[in-house]
Parts: sequence; structure tokens; C-alpha cells
Amino acid sequence: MHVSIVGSGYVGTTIAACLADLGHEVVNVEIDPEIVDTVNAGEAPIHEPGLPERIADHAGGRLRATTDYDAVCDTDLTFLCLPTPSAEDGSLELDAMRAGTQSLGEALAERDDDHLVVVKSTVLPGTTEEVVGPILESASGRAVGEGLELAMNPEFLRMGTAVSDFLEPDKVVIGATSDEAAGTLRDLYGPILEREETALVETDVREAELIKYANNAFLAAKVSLVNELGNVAREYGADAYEVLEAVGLDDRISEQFMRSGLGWGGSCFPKDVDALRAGARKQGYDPELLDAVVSVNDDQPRRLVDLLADHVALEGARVAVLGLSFKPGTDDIRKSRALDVIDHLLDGGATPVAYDPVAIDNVRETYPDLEIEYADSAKDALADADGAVVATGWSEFDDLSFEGMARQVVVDGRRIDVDPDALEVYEGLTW
Ligand SMILES: NC(=O)c1ccc[n+]([C@@H]2O[C@H](COP(=O)([O-])OP(=O)(O)OC[C@H]3O[C@@H](n4cnc5c(N)ncnc54)[C@H](O)[C@@H]3O)[C@@H](O)[C@H]2O)c1
Ligand SMILES: O=c1ccn([C@@H]2O[C@H](COP(=O)(O)OP(=O)(O)O[C@H]3O[C@H](CO)[C@@H](O)[C@H](O)[C@H]3O)[C@@H](O)[C@H]2O)c(=O)[nH]1
Repeated sequence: MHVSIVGSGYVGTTIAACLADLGHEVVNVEIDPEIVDTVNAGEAPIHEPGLPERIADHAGGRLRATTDYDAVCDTDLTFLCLPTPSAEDGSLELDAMRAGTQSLGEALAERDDDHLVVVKSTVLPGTTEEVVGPILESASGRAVGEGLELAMNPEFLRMGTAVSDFLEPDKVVIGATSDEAAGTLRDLYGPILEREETALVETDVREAELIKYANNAFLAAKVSLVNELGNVAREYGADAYEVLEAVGLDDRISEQFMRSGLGWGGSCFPKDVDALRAGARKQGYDPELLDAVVSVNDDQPRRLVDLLADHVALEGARVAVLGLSFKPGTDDIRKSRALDVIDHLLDGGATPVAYDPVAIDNVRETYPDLEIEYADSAKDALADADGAVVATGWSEFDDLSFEGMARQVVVDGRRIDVDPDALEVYEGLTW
């Protein structure tokens, strides 16, 4: 099929390369010309395992990128992979969705062929039918249901494993306004749906929209619960990892998402839980449990720095910060807990010396005024440091040598593999 994808960020670029891999002709429509040039040069604009080789294989062939919305006219369907960030008050902000939908609608006005528009972005119930649909209709002069179809198809891929998550998902959720729209998506995902492990969920648009938020809220809540249990375990002098490993053997609970420590960050959980909380309040419901999920999470970085401060006077201390990305395997630093750790260290008067294998440039560009030092390796970050905090669980931190530190005081928010007996102080946040 011929597919256009509006927005070539983490999701749009990944699914474009994967759909090209499945044999579709794909064009990314993106406002950032630098991203467009990068994709057309056969390179990945983000760090994501499996993506560079796919873009290199298909760019100039089944995959291209452009800033020109007219490209959608040569395609059968368009995915909207636009950002849906939080506004100041945590509510869902739809400016980019509105602007992108308007441009898409204007482009589609030029053609009267059948076209399916699929909302891939995470949006609250009602957004697809009450915001996207009407903008499309007014900008295109066409009516939804009359050759212009609308669907919502949330995405569950994770950063760091985005390619395999997309190609080998647990489920594909299709919320369509017509059988025709659902059928087009079933055809598009043919090889993915043929896998025995892929469940197909066909539902109404509103349910599809909410499934995505419920999924993320559930996972974020699980990690916050695990962190609360971890904090309690530590007070009892018990190892939360041993406790939760046993708990996870219960099929009803599962072993996944059981890593306690510094908590959840990233481009999705924080904004999606906030949007759901704000949305629920707007509907007249007070989401007390979700509020607690956030406050437990918000406290973990401070707890980690307090733990360090039990052993090292922060004022004037040189502190190695190991890891900056919000999780291993990605250069994404959005709402990374490492940044909160850095803020607390700075508040305490310490000098953070940060190292990350792939995310340093993103931090430098995003926070040019951040008064920290950067190191080219973990070894360099640790050199002469009075203490170290582990903020992201990159595997290269396992079995790291802490030699060269002024004092071998290590506090760990991610449970890396270390030999505690080889260190002056080793403290785990929840063990
Ligand atoms: N990142 C994830 O892991 C993930 C997973 C599932 C769902 N989602 C959801 O997918 C959506 C996109 O997320 P993302 O992480 O890819 O965002 P992103 O910020 O990485 O990418 C969005 C892209 O859209 C481009 N853009 C903005 N306005 C545009 C316009 N008017 N026309 C064309 N391009 C425009 C931006 O330049 C950017 O490259 C969000 O709703 C997010 O919640 C993200
Ligand atoms: O046991 C765990 C598992 C995760 N995390 C943290 O939780 C955050 C999110 O991790 P993960 O879910 O693996 O990464 P994301 O790429 O943010 O993916 C989530 O957000 C995406 C965007 O909505 C969804 O598509 C995915 O299904 C959902 O897992 C990260 O900070 C992790 O460090 C923990 O602290 N402990």
C-alpha cells in the first residue's frame, strides 16, 4: 500500500521504516527539514536499535521524507504521528495535532480519491472524532464517511525496542469509524496480524483512545507500587528485588515492570498519566490513585540524593552521574529521572559530572545553561569524584570499576551489577 506518515519523530520514523520493511511505499511528511534530509540521506534521526539499517535499506526506494504535504495525495492512508504534549497544567495540548490535521486536510482537498486518516498519536477520548474529524472536514471540504475515513490506532512501542515492538506486538488495536477503515488497517498490518502472538482488538474510536491511556497508567502505577514496596522493604532492611521476584511468579501479577528504583520518566508515562488525570477531573472524577502514582514517582530522585548526602557532604562535592537518558537503549531524555537527580545535586551545591553513552548531546542542546560537567566515559566521570549516582541502567555500567574515585561511595537507582564489598559505601535505593 502507499502510506504517508505525518510527523517523523520517534514513532513516525520507526513505523515508516518498519512499514517499508513490510513492503509498503512510505513517505514521511515532517516540518523539520533537518530530519527530512537525514532520512533521505539514509540515516536515522534518532538512536534506536534496528532503525539505521532499515532506513539505509529503504531510503531512496520504498521510503522517503518530505516537508511537502502534497505527498499525501499519492497515498491510500495517512498516519498522524504528531506530538501530544502536556500543557502547563498537565492537560493534553493539541496544537500540533490541530496544525498537522489542518495541513493534511488542505492537501486532501486537492483529491477526491478514497483516503483513510489514522490517528496514531496518543489522544484522549473524543479527540479523533471531535477535533481531528471536524478539522479534516473543514480543511478538505470533504465529509468523513464519504470516501474520507477516520480511525484511531494507538501505538504501544517502547523506546529502545521500538522496531521489534512494532513488528512483533502483543496487540494491534483498531478503533475505526467504518468497516472499510478497519479493513484497510487489517490489510496494512497483514504480516503482523498473521503472527499467532498478535491479538487484534477491533473497537470503537473512544475505546481505542482510552486503551492507550489505561495501558500506560497501569504500567506507571505498577512501577510506582513497586517503588513504594521497595521503599518500605528498605526500611525493613529487606531486598525488594528478592521480594518482587517472588511476587512476580504469580501469573496474575507477572515478572515484568518489577524493577524498583529511581522511577519512571520518558516522553509518555509522565504526560499521559497527567493528561488522564486532568481529563478525568474535567469529566468530574477525582483520580486519587493516579495522583499518588505520580507523587511516589516524583519523590524517588530526591530520596536517591538524600541517600548520597548521608555519606557525602554535597556542598562542593564532585558527583559522577551515570546515565542521562530516561532508560537504557535510547537517547531520549524527555522527563528523564537523571535530570531530577541533577537538579537535586545542584540544589545541594554539588558539581555533577555526567556520562551517558548516547544522550549527552541531547542534554547539551536541550539545556545549554545546565551547569554541569560532561565526561566522555564512565571512567572519566568517576575520576576524583567524591560520590557516584547510577541514574540509568545501561548494561555497560555492570561490573564497572570504581577505581579512581576520591571516595568510592556509590548510590544506585537502577540496580546495576556491582560488588558492594569492593566499595567504601554501596547503597541501593530500594534494597
Ligand atoms: N515515543 C514513544 O515511545 C511513543 C510510543 C507510543 C505512542 N507515542 C505517541 O506518539 C505521538 C508522537 O510521539 P513521538 O515520540 O514520535 O513525538 P516526537 O516529538 O518525537 O515526533 C513528532 C514529530 O512531529 C513533527 N511535527 C510537529 N508538528 C508537525 C506538523 N504540523 N507537520 C509535520 N510534522 C510535525 C515534529 O517535528 C517531530 O519530528 C505522541 O502522541 C506520543 O504520545 C509515542
Ligand atoms: O520495571 C520497570 C520498568 C520501567 N521503568 C521505568 O519506566 C519508564 C518507562 O519505561 P518503558 O515503558 O520501558 O519505556 P517507554 O519507551 O516510555 O514505553 C512506554 O511508553 C510508550 C509511549 O506511550 C508506550 O508505547 C509503551 O508501551 C510504554 O511501555 C522508564 O523510565 C523506565 O526506567 C522502571 O523504573 N521499572
